[in-house]
Amino acid sequence: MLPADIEPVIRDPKATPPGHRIDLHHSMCFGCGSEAPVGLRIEVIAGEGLTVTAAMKVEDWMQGGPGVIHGGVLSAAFDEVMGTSPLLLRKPVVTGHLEIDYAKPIPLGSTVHFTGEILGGVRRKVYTRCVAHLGDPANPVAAAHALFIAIDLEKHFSGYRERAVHSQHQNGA
Ligand SMILES: CCCCCCCCCCCCCC(=O)SCCNC(=O)CCNC(=O)[C@H](O)C(C)(C)COP(=O)(O)OP(=O)(O)OC[C@H]1O[C@@H](n2cnc3c(N)ncnc32)[C@H](O)[C@@H]1OP(=O)(O)O
Repeated sequence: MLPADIEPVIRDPKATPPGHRIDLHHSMCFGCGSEAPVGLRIEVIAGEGLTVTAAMKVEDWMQGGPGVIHGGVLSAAFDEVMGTSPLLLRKPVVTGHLEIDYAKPIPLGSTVHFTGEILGGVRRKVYTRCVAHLGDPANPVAAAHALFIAIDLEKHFSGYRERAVHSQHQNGA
């Protein structure tokens, strides 16, 4: 999936420091919003360099097959974790392409640990990968690659903002 012309990218000096949560982009976001009525509430933590980490408890409402996570929920979690990583470059992005290898069933009640990394960029394109495990990094349960496209936030959402759902404590997007 990586293009031949991929170039290295550099972490922005003003990016969230390692060990700290990368700021919420929207409190009503399905992936990270702390006020979303239904959502994953994932906290993405900046790592060293171009890496991020996150953890997600697999709740009963995330069930797909009996006793295991729904594949779409896991996909949304990967999207959130990898989609937050370009903020280390101080670039807001949207998902262009996301692909996932589901290696093992993930039981309800487990905690999925994610480690994501920015691989490089070409113009507005940011290439990322992410691995998920249940506590043993040597035993991954899923892995993903995704391409994100940097956007101008104002322009990108200009035709949709009137539909936005707000909370009482909305912090903007
Ligand atoms: C969400 C809020 C933001 C705030 C942020 C922070 C954290 C958030 C965490 C959020 C996590 C959750 C995040 C979510 O869930 S985001 C929600 C899901 N994603 C979307 O809704 C995006 C919908 N798509 C679009 O709006 C447009 O298509 C975009 C903006 C992506 C590009 O349309 P635009 O007209 O602007 O640009 P362009 O068409 O010239 O393309 C530019 C370049 O990209 C290449 N390309 C494009 N698509 C693909 C593709 N599928 N595979 C391979 N390549 C692709 C294209 O060839 C070109 O390459 P090159 O010619 O340079 O070589």
